[in-house]
Amino acid sequence: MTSSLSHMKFTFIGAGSMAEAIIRGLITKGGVHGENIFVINRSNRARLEELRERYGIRSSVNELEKDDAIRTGHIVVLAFKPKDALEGLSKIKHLIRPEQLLVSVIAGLTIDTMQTLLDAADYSIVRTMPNTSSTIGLGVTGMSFSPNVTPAGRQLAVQMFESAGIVSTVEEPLLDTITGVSGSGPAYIYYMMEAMIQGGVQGGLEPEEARRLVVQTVLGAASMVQATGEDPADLRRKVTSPNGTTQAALETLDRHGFPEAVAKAVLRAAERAGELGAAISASVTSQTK
Ligand SMILES: NC(=O)C1=CN([C@@H]2O[C@H](COP(=O)(O)OP(=O)(O)OC[C@H]3O[C@@H](n4cnc5c(N)ncnc54)[C@H](O)[C@@H]3O)[C@@H](O)[C@H]2O)C=CC1
Ligand SMILES: O=C(O)[C@@H]1CCC=N1
Repeated sequence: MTSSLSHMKFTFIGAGSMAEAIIRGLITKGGVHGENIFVINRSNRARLEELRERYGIRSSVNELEKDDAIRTGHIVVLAFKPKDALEGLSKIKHLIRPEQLLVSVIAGLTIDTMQTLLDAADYSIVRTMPNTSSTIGLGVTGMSFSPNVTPAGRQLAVQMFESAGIVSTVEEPLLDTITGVSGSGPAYIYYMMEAMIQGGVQGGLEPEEARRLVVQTVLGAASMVQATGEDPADLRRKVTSPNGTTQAALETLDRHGFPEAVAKAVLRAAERAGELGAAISASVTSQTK
C-alpha cells in the first residue's frame, strides 16, 4: 500500500502546523522519504530550516526552484490559511497541470471555488479537513473529491491521510460538519481538560499532578469507548452511581447547558467553515467582475 505513496513527489505550499502534521505522518508511517517532499513558505526561512532539520525535507527560497517544485510535484498540498487562498491559488494556476493531484486542507474553501480560481474544471482536486492529532498518527481527516479524480488518485489521497490516522470520505457539503466535529474538535477537548485541571487545582492539587490525572482520564475514557465499542452514554451511566458524586457533577453541567453548548459549538464551527468559504467565493466573484 505504502509503496505507491513512497514513489510520489509532494510539494507543500504553506509550512504551518497542519503541513507539519501531514509531513510527519507521510515520513513516519507512509514510507515517504524527506527528499521527496518539497516545502514552500511565503516567509520565515527559520521555519523551513526547522522542518528540514526535523524531517530531511527539501525547500528553497529561490523563485525558480519553488515554481519548479510546484510544476513537478505529483501531489501539491495547499496548506495555507483561508484568507491567503485567493492570492495563493492565483499564483500557482499557471504552474499546475490536470495530471497532478491537488490536495487542499483549507477550511471552507470549496472545490468549485478552487476550480474557478484555477480557471479550469478539469483539475483533480481533493478537499480535506484533517486535524492536528495527525501529528501523532491519531488524526481524523474528512475527504471529498472533484469528479475527475481517478480511482488511483482517490486511493493515494486516502493512503496519504491514513498514514496520519483515520479517513472519512463524504459528499462535499458534509466536510463543514466534519470541520465542526473533528477539525476543530481537539480544541473542545483541550478546553475541557483546561477546565478540569483548573477544578483540580482549586480543590488543592498541584497543577502538574492535576494535569497528569486529567490526561490519563481523557485518554482512558476515549480508549474505553474504542476498546469496548459501547456507547459513550452507556459508559457514562456506568460511572454514575445513583445520588453519587458523578450525578452531582453531571447535574451541575446540565444546569450550565453543557450538552447543548457543545452541540451548538460543533454546528457553529460548521457554519463558520461555510462563512470562510463564502467569503473567498465572494472575493473571487468581485475580482472577476
Ligand atoms: N490548525 C488546525 O487545526 C487545522 C487547520 N486546517 C487548515 O489548514 C490550513 C493551514 O493551517 P495552519 O497550518 O494552522 O496555518 P499556519 O498559519 O500555521 O500556516 C500557514 C502557512 O502558510 C504560509 N503561506 C500563506 N500563503 C502562502 C503562499 N501563497 N505560499 C506559500 N506559503 C504561504 C504562511 O506564511 C504560514 O506559514 C488552514 O487553511 C486551516 O483552515 C485544517 C484542519 C485543522
Ligand atoms: O480554526 C480553524 O479555522 C481551523 C480549521 C479546523 C481547525 N482549525
